[in-house]
Amino acid sequence: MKLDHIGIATPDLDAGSAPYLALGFQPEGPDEVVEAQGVRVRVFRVGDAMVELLEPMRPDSAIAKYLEKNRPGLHHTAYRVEDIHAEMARLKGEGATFLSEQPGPGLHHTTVIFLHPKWGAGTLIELCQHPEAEHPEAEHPEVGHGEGGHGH
Ligand SMILES: CC[C@@H](C(=O)O)C(=O)SCCNC(=O)CCNC(=O)[C@H](O)C(C)(C)COP(=O)(O)OP(=O)(O)OC[C@H]1O[C@@H](n2cnc3c(N)ncnc32)[C@H](O)[C@@H]1OP(=O)(O)O
Ligand SMILES: [Co+2]
Repeated sequence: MKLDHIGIATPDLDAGSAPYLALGFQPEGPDEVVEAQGVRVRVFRVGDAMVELLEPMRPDSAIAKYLEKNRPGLHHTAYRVEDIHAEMARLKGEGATFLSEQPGPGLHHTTVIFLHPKWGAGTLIELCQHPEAEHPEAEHPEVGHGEGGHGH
């Protein structure tokens, strides 16, 4: 399991970007909307991991509610898993408490789920599975699809 990203809550993506631009990082790709979470997202790659800036789009979103009670800043840490359902089952065996029964859609076509901050010793923890983990052949399109195959 590797660190995938840290999530930063900000009322404004441009204001939230300033320190990362000054540090010398550039946004990776265009801003993305994740409707299921009611957020607009800007990502900065930092080595193998990312800084994920989260701006609320709706007052009922988790980020809007967080910013009502807290200052902008570190919101969650996210860990990349190969098989999110297997990892959930394993962690439930360790007594983990999830915030939902089923994972949902995340950034960049990932599948994500959150653990309760109480279980996380005071931090909100996200598990995320990237699409290539669901379709390993997409990483190796030459396998079984012939030249020019798209893997689907
Ligand atoms: C871009 C998409 C995706 C990705 O692909 O990466 C994302 O990252 S989306 C990120 C935003 N989405 C989420 O955070 C979804 C999960 N979060 C939630 O369901 C809620 O935010 C919450 C964690 C259940 C909190 O809900 P809320 O209704 O706001 O309850 P409270 O304010 O009463 O909080 C309860 C309890 O939890 C503590 N808390 C809340 N947020 C955090 C946090 N970010 N880090 C640490 N602790 C947090 C809060 O202080 C309360 O504690 P107690 O007072 O001790 O009970
Ligand atoms: Co996240």
